[in-house]
Amino acid sequence: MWRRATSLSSLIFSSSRRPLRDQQGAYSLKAWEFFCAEPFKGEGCLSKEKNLFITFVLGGPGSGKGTQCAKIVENFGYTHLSAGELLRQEIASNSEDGAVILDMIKEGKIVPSEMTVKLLKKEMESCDNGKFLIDGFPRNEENRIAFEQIIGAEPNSVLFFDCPEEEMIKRVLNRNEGRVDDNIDTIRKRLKVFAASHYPVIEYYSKKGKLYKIDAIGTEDEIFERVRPVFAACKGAH
Ligand SMILES: Nc1ncnc2c1ncn2[C@@H]1O[C@H](COP(=O)(O)OP(=O)(O)O)[C@@H](O)[C@H]1O
Ligand SMILES: O=c1ccn([C@@H]2O[C@H](COP(=O)(O)OP(=O)(O)O)[C@@H](O)[C@H]2O)c(=O)[nH]1
Ligand SMILES: [Mg+2]
Repeated sequence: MWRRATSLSSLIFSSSRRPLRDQQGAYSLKAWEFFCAEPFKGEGCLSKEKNLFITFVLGGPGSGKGTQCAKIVENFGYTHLSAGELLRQEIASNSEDGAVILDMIKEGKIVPSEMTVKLLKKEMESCDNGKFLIDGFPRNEENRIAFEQIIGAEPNSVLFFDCPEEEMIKRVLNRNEGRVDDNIDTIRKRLKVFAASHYPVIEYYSKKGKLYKIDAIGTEDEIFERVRPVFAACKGAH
């Protein structure tokens, strides 16, 4: 089942943007309960030590994940962990892993899961906030399973920014952040990897009723208005 943020929005808000408690109270409550569900707590895992509330933010290269994460942080007090940014920091640290990671990123490949999850875990452990936006991860089923096993938690919700390839290419080529992978050859490789690996992940969370598919075409603000209801449903509960 795909949850479209636009339909969630019409479920919870009237056109005047007020909660529809009277007419659609049951639906609103259902959505609220879903977002505010008890965090997963497995034996000996990070989520046992603190209450975790995790959102995975997925989408192809240039679909706007990082841009929208910044807006979610500003409005809803999450801690943003970009898996790609953590990997780039590891490269900059000149560690052994960093050298492996650089080779993979240049080729647009997915870095071995244990390296990425190790970096995510370190950040999550050292952060007082338990509300995390995990951006650009998991990129494949292996990533997803490694996260669940090592962190011992599942996301409460998953955003998927749905963007046509030609728009992603245009945005990445204009990004201008000096990244080694923002060139047309690597972008084509990244898009191939994305097409071959993302679907099972989003399908998995879709079946669990955790997936929110967001149309990623429009201005940054227009897109954020599609994202907002996903988080507004649970504001104040964490
Ligand atoms: N809605 C949008 N319309 C046009 N450009 C956008 C939009 N959202 C983000 N961008 C730009 O596109 C590029 C890629 O966005 P980014 O957030 O880095 O995507 P991702 O993290 O998914 O790769 C950036 O230069 C960003 O400023
Ligand atoms: O969990 C991750 C996240 C990123 N990457 C690598 O890092 C690159 C850049 O990822 P990022 O999310 O920063 O790119 P974006 O999608 O934002 O353009 C990817 O192409 C991959 O090579 C990875 O292997 N695993
Ligand atoms: Mg990004």
